[in-house]
Amino acid sequence: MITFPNAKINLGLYITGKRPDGYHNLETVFYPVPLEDALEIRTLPNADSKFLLYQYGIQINGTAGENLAVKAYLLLDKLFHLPPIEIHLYKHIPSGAGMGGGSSDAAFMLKLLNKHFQLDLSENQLETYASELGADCAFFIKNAPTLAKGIGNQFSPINLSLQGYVIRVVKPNIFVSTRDAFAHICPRTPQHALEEVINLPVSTWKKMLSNDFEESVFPLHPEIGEIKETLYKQGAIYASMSGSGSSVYGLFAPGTTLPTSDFGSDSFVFDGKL
Ligand SMILES: C[C@@](CO)(OP(=O)(O)O)[C@H](O)COP(=O)(O)OP(=O)(O)OC[C@H]1O[C@@H](n2ccc(N)nc2=O)[C@H](O)[C@@H]1O
Ligand SMILES: Nc1ncnc2c1ncn2[C@@H]1O[C@H](COP(=O)(O)OP(=O)(O)O)[C@@H](O)[C@H]1O
Repeated sequence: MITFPNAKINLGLYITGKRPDGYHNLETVFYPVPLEDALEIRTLPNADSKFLLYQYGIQINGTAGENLAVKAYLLLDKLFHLPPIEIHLYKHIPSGAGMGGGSSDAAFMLKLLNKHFQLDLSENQLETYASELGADCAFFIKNAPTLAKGIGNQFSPINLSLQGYVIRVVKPNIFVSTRDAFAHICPRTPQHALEEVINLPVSTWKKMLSNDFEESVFPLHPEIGEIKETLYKQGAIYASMSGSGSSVYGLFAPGTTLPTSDFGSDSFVFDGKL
C-alpha cells in the first residue's frame, strides 16, 4: 500500500513565550503544499527483523531507527503488535527546510498502518499518537489549513483557501536546526492578531504577516533573506521563510507563469499550484 506525504508551509509564525519545559508557545497557520514524498509498506511474512527501511531520493541524516516513518511504525507496533513490514521511502521534501517532511512521513505512516492493518483508529486517536512524534506532526492527520497554538499542537480549523495560487519554494543548501532557531528568539506578543490577518486579502500580508524566525535566522544566513527578496522581485504577492527555515516560499497570483529561476545549483526549487 502506498501513500504520498505532503509538505506544509507556515503562514505567519509568532513565538509568544517560553515555557518551563524549555519548549516555546507559538501561533502559526499550517497550510498543505503539494510537494510530496512517496511512502510504501508491504507486509513481510517470516522476517527476522520487525522492519526493513529502503530509502531513495534526497538523503537524510540518521539511522533507520531514527527515521520518523519507522518511529511511527514502532509506536503502533508497541500497542497493536503489528506484523513485520518493508518500508520504501522516496524523499522529495528536503529536510531541515521547515516544511515538515519528517513529521508528514510519520503522520502518513500512522494513517497507512491504520488502513493497511484495519486498526480502526479515529482521527482523534491518530492525532494523539502523532503528537508524540513531533510538535507539528498531528497537523498532517487532517492535513487541512489549521491555526496552531500552544507548542504548535493545539489546533483550530480555519476557513482559508489559496486554491489556484502559484507557489515557488526555494531551499538553499543550508540546514537550520529547529532547536537552534528557537535558541536565538526573544518571545513577544504579535502586533496584529494572526486569526484576523489570515482573513485579509493576501495582498495585505506583506505588511501584516511575519515569521519571527526570520529575525534570528536571516542575520546568521543572509542568503536566505536574499531569496525572499528575489521572490518579491519575481512578482510574489507574499513571500516568507517557512517554519524555522531554511526554505522560503513565494505565493504568486493564480495563472502566473513563473520566471525561470537561478538560485544556484546547490538550491532545491519546487514550483507548483495550490
Ligand atoms: C516550530 C515549527 C513551526 O512550524 O518549526 P518547523 O519544524 O516547521 O521548522 C514546528 O512546529 C516544530 O515542529 P517539530 O519540528 O515537530 O518540532 P520538534 O521536533 O517537536 O522539536 C524540535 C526542537 O525545537 C524546539 N521547540 C519545538 C517546538 C516548540 N513549540 N518549541 C520549541 O522550543 C525544542 O527545542 C525541540 O527539541
Ligand atoms: N522521514 C524523515 N524525513 C525527513 N527527515 C527525517 C525523517 N525522519 C527523521 N528525520 C530527521 O528529522 C529532522 C527534521 O526533518 P524535517 O521534519 O523534514 O524538517 P523540518 O523540521 O525542518 O520541517 C532531520 O534532522 C532529519 O534527520
